Amino acid sequence: MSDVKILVVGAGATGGYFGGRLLQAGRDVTFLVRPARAKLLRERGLRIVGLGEETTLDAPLVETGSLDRAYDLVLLAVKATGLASAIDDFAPAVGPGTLILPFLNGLAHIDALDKRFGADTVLGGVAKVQTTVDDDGAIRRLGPLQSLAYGARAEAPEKLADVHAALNDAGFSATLDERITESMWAKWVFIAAIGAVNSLMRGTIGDVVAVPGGAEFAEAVVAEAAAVAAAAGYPVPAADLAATRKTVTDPAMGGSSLYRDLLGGHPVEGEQIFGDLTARARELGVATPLLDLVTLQLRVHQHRIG
Ligand SMILES: NC(=O)C1=CN([C@@H]2O[C@H](COP(=O)(O)OP(=O)(O)OC[C@H]3O[C@@H](n4cnc5c(N)ncnc54)[C@H](OP(=O)(O)O)[C@@H]3O)[C@@H](O)[C@H]2O)C=CC1
Ligand SMILES: CC(C)(CO)C(=O)C(=O)O
Repeated sequence: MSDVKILVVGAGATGGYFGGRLLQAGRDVTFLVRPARAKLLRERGLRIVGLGEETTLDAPLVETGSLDRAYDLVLLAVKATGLASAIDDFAPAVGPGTLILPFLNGLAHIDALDKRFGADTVLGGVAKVQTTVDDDGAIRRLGPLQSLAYGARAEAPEKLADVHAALNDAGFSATLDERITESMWAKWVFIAAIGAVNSLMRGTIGDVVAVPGGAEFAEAVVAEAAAVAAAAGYPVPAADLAATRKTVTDPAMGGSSLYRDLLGGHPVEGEQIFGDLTARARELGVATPLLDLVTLQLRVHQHRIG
């Protein structure tokens, strides 16, 4: 059994789900949580529900401000909008041997983490899971996806094998990925495409492809995002691109977490998923009219909610 001490920062949709699965698999997991979430988790447990499941876990917690030791692995699963304060909150958990594995969408968080903790400390990560925190505070599964990929962005640290041993075989797909930066770009293209189709059309993928021109529109969005990745030196591998095109034209596909936030009137990760992508497109001389439009749309949303 792995003796890697894992701190999961954020017991929300992704952190609560993967951290919960790791806990169920007997791994040494503690969640760093803020007071309101801590209270709920103490009273009701960490609940994973949906797709026929009703699991309640007794999750070890540490509240922000009370960290008094370093951990071997920090799994970072907060929204980009909360990244800066989360960095301050989990910093006491980072010692000389700690590795940080972030699962945020986009790539902007990597610069912030490198700057604070050093690039050697920060792994690359990709999470695919369809979960949300429901009105009752439970982690609700909305679809079958459940995978993590992670790896070194440059030279592999010695402890990477321990990280894999700690995350592997815990009830979800876990992949040690030697081309993690490329995979993060591929995920970025995927999440930008699905989020743009949802947000611009105000509908699920199913709604969009149900009307004439909908699938062509979705394909055009994928092509724009993929062109940026290619120009940046990270062309999306053909198989991944085909999978993305299939998903964004799949009548059964719903919406991304960004779209759920948009519909709920919550802050969205617009700058990290679209603003950053379109800024890089400008620098690289790639035209992205559809992605520019969604960037603007989400800025207006953000302005409106303050
Ligand atoms: N949801 C999904 O299906 C997927 C999301 N992602 C990406 O994963 C990232 C995380 O998203 P998601 O899990 O959905 O977000 P959620 O909002 O569901 O969860 C984030 C959690 O982080 C907590 N948090 C925020 N700041 C801190 C802090 N300083 N200390 C401790 N806890 C903190 C929040 O707790 P509090 O209650 O205190 O606010 C919240 O519970 C995003 O970048 C998202 O794009 C990737 C794949 C799928
Ligand atoms: C890919 C997807 C749609 C599920 O992992 C996602 O990342 C999100 O909803 O943010």
